[in-house]
Amino acid sequence: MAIKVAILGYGTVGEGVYKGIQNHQEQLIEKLGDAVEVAGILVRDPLKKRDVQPGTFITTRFEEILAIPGLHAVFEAIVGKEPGYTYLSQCIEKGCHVITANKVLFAKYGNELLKKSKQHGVHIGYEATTAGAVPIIRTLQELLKVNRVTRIQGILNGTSNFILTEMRANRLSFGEALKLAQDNGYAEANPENDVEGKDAACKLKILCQLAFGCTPDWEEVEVEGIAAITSGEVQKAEAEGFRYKHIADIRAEGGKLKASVKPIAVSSAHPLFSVEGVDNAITLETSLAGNLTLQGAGAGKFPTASAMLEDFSAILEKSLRTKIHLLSARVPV
Ligand SMILES: NC(=O)C1=CN([C@@H]2O[C@H](COP(=O)(O)OP(=O)(O)OC[C@H]3O[C@@H](n4cnc5c(N)ncnc54)[C@H](OP(=O)(O)O)[C@@H]3O)[C@@H](O)[C@H]2O)C=CC1
Ligand SMILES: N[C@@H](CC=O)C(=O)O
Repeated sequence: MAIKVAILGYGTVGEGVYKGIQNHQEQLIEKLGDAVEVAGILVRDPLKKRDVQPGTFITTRFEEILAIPGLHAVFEAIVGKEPGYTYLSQCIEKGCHVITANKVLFAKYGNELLKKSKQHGVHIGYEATTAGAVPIIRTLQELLKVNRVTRIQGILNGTSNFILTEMRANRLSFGEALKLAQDNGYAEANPENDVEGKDAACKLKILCQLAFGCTPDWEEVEVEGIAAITSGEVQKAEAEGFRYKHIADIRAEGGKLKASVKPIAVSSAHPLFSVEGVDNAITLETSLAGNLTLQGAGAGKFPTASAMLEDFSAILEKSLRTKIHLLSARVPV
């Protein structure tokens, strides 16, 4: 029997998930033992043309998604805290695994959703909320359990890095570079979040919670975007051997967490100097492993879908293992 999933939102990310599922059935069957069927897609505008297979169920009514019999998992790729939080809460209560790309929602309600998922015996995947395809969440969750993380420094917004790169390398104006980022599907529906640093701040909050288990007073954290940087400043920095990078930074210092999100002109000695275009990169300072840097596409249709589908596969494998374990525990010896 096919594994039934639904997708909330069919924009850049939702479409990437749909197409990723269609193009990777062979790999999914091999990993999960069954085909994956997209049993429903939730959208806002019923009149928009969607590139989907004929007969695909598309609705604007969330209740119809929730009513799909035998729904295993829901991919959430809509925008903002609500109605996403309400939708994901209801999916979890119904016993569905959820996989989200929505960092605004997760930065605010991640803890509540994780608690609720434990109560209902389901899993939440949120790799796609932070740094696109870069597997930073599961690296922290699964591969750095003993190490103490003492600092996280990263480029966490693909749009900002893309704009700064285009302004420097191709001499585009800020407006031209932003337009290109929007055309490529990197920017948020409201790009203010990208260029004012708010998007990177949400991602830093998610990483901070995971790595440190607590947070600084976010009201006091300096959050600045790239919107005020001029072409002249970018060229001057270049001539002096520097590049502007939008850097989110959090470190444990004297028993406190200190954070900032802002553009910095870095020299070629800085680990993030060569991270260009839409790439994100994160350097972790750890107690045993030393410094680790992960880098890759930080935004875009398929890089984001990649993070969501890898979460999905890991969650289904995990829940399959739990079922087998429970079944074998019942076998009399
Ligand atoms: N773009 C990217 O590279 C990345 C995006 N993200 C996150 O993923 C999410 C989606 O981003 P993206 O695909 O770029 O956004 P888009 O604006 O391209 O798509 C949003 C989709 O959500 C649907 N939608 C919005 N609000 C509602 C609602 N209330 N009810 C039902 N459907 C709704 C829209 O419907 P309709 O089509 O009818 O308008 C649209 O299909 C966001 O939270 C974003 O922050 C995360 C990582 C990377
Ligand atoms: N708008 C975001 C998309 C991914 O999170 C970005 O540019 O990084």
